[in-house]
Amino acid sequence: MNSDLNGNKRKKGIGFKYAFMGLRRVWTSEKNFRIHIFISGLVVFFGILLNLSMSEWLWTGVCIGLVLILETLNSAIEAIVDYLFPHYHDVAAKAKDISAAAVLLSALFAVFVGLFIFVPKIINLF
Ligand SMILES: Nc1ncnc2c1ncn2[C@@H]1O[C@H](COP(=O)(O)OP(=O)(O)OP(=O)(O)O)[C@@H](O)[C@H]1O
Repeated sequence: MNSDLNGNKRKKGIGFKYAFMGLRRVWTSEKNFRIHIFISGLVVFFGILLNLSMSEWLWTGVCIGLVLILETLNSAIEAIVDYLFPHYHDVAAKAKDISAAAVLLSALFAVFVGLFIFVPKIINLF
C-alpha cells in the first residue's frame, strides 16, 4: 500500500482492475471516445458486409486501435491539464492543442486507410 497526494491509500499491484476502471471512466466522461467507438462499430459492420480480407482487417484494426488509444491518452492529458490549470494558461492551451492534434492525425490516417480499403469495394458493387 502507498498513499496518493490526498493521503488516500492506494493498493499496489497488477493494474488491470484500475485499467478497466480507466476504460469505464473514459467511456462515461468522454463523448469523443463514445463517438469513436460508434464509428468503429460501423466500420466493423461494413467490413463484415464487404467481406474484408485478412490484411484489410489488420489495417482496419490498427486504425481503430490507434484512434482509441490516442483518444484515451488525450483524455488523460486533458484531465491533468484541467487540474493543473483551472484558469487560462498558454501551457495548458499548447498541451491540449498538441494532444488533440495527435488524435486528429490518427483519425486522418484512419480515413486515408479507410478510403483505400472501402472505396474500391463500394465501387465494385455497382
Ligand atoms: N486552461 C486552459 N488554458 C488555456 N486554453 C485552454 C484551457 N482549457 C482549454 N483550453 C483551450 O480550449 C481547447 C478545448 O479544450 P477542452 O478542454 O474543451 O478540450 P476538448 O478538446 O474540447 O476536449 P473535450 O471535448 O473532451 O473536453 C483546448 O485545445 C485549448 O486550446
